[in-house]
Amino acid sequence: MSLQFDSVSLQLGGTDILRAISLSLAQGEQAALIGPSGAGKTSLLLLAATRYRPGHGSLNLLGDNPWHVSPRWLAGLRSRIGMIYQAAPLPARQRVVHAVAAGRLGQMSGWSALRQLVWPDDTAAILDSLQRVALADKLWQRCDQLSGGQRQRVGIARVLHQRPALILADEPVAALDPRLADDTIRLLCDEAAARQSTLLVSLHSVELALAYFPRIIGVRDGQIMFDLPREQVHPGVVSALYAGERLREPAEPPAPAASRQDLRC
Ligand SMILES: Nc1ncnc2c1ncn2[C@@H]1O[C@H](COP(=O)(O)OP(=O)(O)OP(=O)(O)O)[C@@H](O)[C@H]1O
Repeated sequence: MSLQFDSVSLQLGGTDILRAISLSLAQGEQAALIGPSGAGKTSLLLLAATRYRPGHGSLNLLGDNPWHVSPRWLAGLRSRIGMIYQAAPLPARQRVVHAVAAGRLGQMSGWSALRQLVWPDDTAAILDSLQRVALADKLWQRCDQLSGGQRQRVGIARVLHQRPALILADEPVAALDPRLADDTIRLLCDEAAARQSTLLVSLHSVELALAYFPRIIGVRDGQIMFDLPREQVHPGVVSALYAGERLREPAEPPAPAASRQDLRC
């Protein structure tokens, strides 16, 4: 298994965020996480990225329990896991070339990594990753001069450059227009398939999830509500997942013109 959670729980600030999550993904498998805002999708991905440590249960990533290995081994494991964030954490003054180069720093020794940060020697590979997210012309641009969608695509290029065995993506297309969102999800799926990488992506768009992922995992209130092949995710299943998730009830539809006239009479 590439990723295995056994009854994993997470508490943050004294609150239960995830409860008894059991989930496994085989190497090369692709799955989408869907669910209402605040359900726990990001937290689940951050657990898989080893950014959080579970309170209970055990997890195995690429053959190791990250919390039972040495710090050095953990660093090696992290270099094989790529995380795409909703808002890419790019230092403002950093140039795009360095932000993408950072994808491979974990795979290098200390001195090489430091040198890459100043003068990356694999600009051709960096350019190739940027080309794939249509940002080749931004190679030397400063990150704080990019739009939100461009920053998100730099975060994706960084993970393409990293070539990890496990790709985790938290709403990777939140800042992109519909056509770019579609192209980007297809790119991630193709990249993962070509490298036999495992891909777990959280998406607000159920439509995109159903269009591209064979397996759909519904999360609500910190628990897995369903884990189904996409063919079994019927409208009723989706409605139950998002039930009650509205800022307010929709207004009564306006009365047809004829009856409004009736009222005036
Ligand atoms: N650091 C934290 N401390 C305390 N509570 C947190 C923390 N981070 C997240 N939460 C809470 O955990 C719950 C799950 O949040 P999470 O970001 O995982 O949800 P999500 O499904 O990704 O939501 P969205 O779709 O809005 O991004 C939320 O109720 C959130 O308020």
